Amino acid sequence: MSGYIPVVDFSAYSLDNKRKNVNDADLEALTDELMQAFTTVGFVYLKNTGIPTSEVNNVFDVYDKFCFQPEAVKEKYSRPVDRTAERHGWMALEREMLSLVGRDTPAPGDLKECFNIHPPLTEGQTWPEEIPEFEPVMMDFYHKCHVIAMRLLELIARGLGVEDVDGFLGKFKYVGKGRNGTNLRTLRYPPVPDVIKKDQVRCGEHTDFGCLTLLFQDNHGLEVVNADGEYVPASPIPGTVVVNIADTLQRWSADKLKSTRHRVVMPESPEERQRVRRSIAYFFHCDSDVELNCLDGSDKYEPLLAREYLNQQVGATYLSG
Ligand SMILES: O=C(O)CCC(=O)C(=O)O
Ligand SMILES: [Fe+2]
Repeated sequence: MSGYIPVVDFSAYSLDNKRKNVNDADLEALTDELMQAFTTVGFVYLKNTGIPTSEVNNVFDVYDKFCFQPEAVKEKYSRPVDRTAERHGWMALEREMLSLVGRDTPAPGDLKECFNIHPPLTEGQTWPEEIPEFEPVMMDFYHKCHVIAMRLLELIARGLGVEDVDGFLGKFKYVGKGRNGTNLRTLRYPPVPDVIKKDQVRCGEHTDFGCLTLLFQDNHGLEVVNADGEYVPASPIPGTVVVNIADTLQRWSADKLKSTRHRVVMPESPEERQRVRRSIAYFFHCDSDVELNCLDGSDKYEPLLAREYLNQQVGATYLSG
C-alpha cells in the first residue's frame, strides 16, 4: 500500500443510513474529502459503504462457479463479438485487450475471464441457468452498487457547484432500465501460465469509459498512475471499495475530475503467480442520450451525446476472436 490513494470514510452516507437521517455538515465534510481526491488522484478507497464483505465474497464465489463450468456451457452465454452489441455476457480468456485508446500496435489479449451484466437483458441474452443463484445474487449486488454510485454522484455534483443537483441526477434515470451503459463486470484472473505471450498482462493500461467505477478486489495487481506518471500499487484494503472517476465524467466536468490510467500486472514471485485474482467492477454510466455540456458552463469541449463519446472510446478496445 503506497498511501497515494486516500481512504475515505463513507459512514455518513452508507447504505445503512437513510437519507432523512443524514447530517448535512457530515455530508459537506465528506464532499470536500472526495473532491480533494477526485480532482487530483482520481481514485479513493471507500470504507463503510454498507455493502457487507460477505456479499462481495458471495459474488466472487458465484462467479467462480460459472468459471468452473465446461467451456461449452460458458459459450452459450458468450457476448457477441460485434462491437456494437450490448455489453452483456461472458468473455473468454484473451478475448479482450484493454489498452489505451488510439494505441496502434496490436498486443495480446488480457489474461482474464469476465462476465458483463447489463440489465435489462435484451433479445437473445439469458442468465446462466446452470447456476440458479447467479441472477439474484448479481442483481442484488448491482442494486447496492447503484445506490452507492448515486450517492457519490450527488456529492460530486455538490462539490462541482452544479446548481440543479436533482436535474443532474435525473440524467442517470435509465440505469438498469435500458438506454444506459451501466454494467456490473465480474472478473477472474487465473494462475499465470508458465508460458505467456510477449507484453501479455492481466489487464492492460486504460482509463474507464463511463462516469464512475466501483471496484472490489481480493488480491494484488492493480496499479494506478500517480502525478509523476509512475505506476503505484492499489492493493486491496479489506472492507473497502476502490472508486475512480471515468472518462465521461472527466470530460463533462471540463477536466476538473481526473480519469486516471490503471492496469493489472502479473505478480513477480512464483507463489503469487499461482494465485487467482478476482475483482468486481461496477461501471456507472449516465443515460446514453444525455448531451454532455461542460458542467462549469465553459466551452472546453463541444456538446456531444454520451453514446457517441462512449462509442469513440470503446472503438479501439475489443479484440475480436
Ligand atoms: O480487475 C481489476 O482490478 C481492474 C479491472 C479494470 O480496471 C477494468 O475492467 O476496467
Ligand atoms: Fe478499469
